[in-house]
Amino acid sequence: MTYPLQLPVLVEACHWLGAKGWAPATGGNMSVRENADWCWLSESGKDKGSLTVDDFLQVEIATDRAPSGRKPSAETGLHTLIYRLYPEANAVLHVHTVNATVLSRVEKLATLKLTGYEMQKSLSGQTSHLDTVSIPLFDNDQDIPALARRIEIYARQTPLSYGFLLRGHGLTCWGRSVAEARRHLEGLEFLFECEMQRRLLERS
Ligand SMILES: CSCCC(=O)C(=O)COP(=O)(O)O
Ligand SMILES: [Zn+2]
Repeated sequence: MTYPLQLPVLVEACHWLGAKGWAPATGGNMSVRENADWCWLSESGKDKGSLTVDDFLQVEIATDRAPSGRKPSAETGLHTLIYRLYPEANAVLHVHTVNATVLSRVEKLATLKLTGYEMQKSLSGQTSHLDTVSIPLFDNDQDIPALARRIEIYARQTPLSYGFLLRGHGLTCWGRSVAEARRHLEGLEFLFECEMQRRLLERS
């Protein structure tokens, strides 16, 4: 089986984010697009910090079907939704960081608004700390097809950029390449950490 050229780059990104503690236990899942119809997703239940290319399964974007018969991520439907909605998205990273998990519970509104941070410019298209970056928040759900439908309804009204949060669960983000998805992950995680600290300190 020949896999996409970006897959080894994704594997390296998985090792990097695993070393940061952003995919504890078997949390998180990652994928890369092969073409308009197919992507490669991490196998369900693995430690995502020590994946190899052989731990990724080819999945049909339209159907979530994995011809290998092995089980791709339980959250496959969220990755394929992003690939269906955004043809320019070529890599998707889902992580369980402490900041994403906690902040998504603390914030009761439907979007997390980030403003005043220079690091907003780590997100493609952002040019000023004076702008506001809105990250949508969705209630978590064990029914992934239902969750994907909810996210799709929202996204058809308000196109998603960079990523979204699942309450008490984590962050899913993407990019035009693995490098861009990784930069968005690192930038958003930094912004979440800042926002957590700001909210803690400003309460006192
Ligand atoms: C303890 S991880 C719970 C499932 C989850 O949220 C996740 O990200 C990993 O699921 P996968 O099927 O991709 O291993
Ligand atoms: Zn998850």
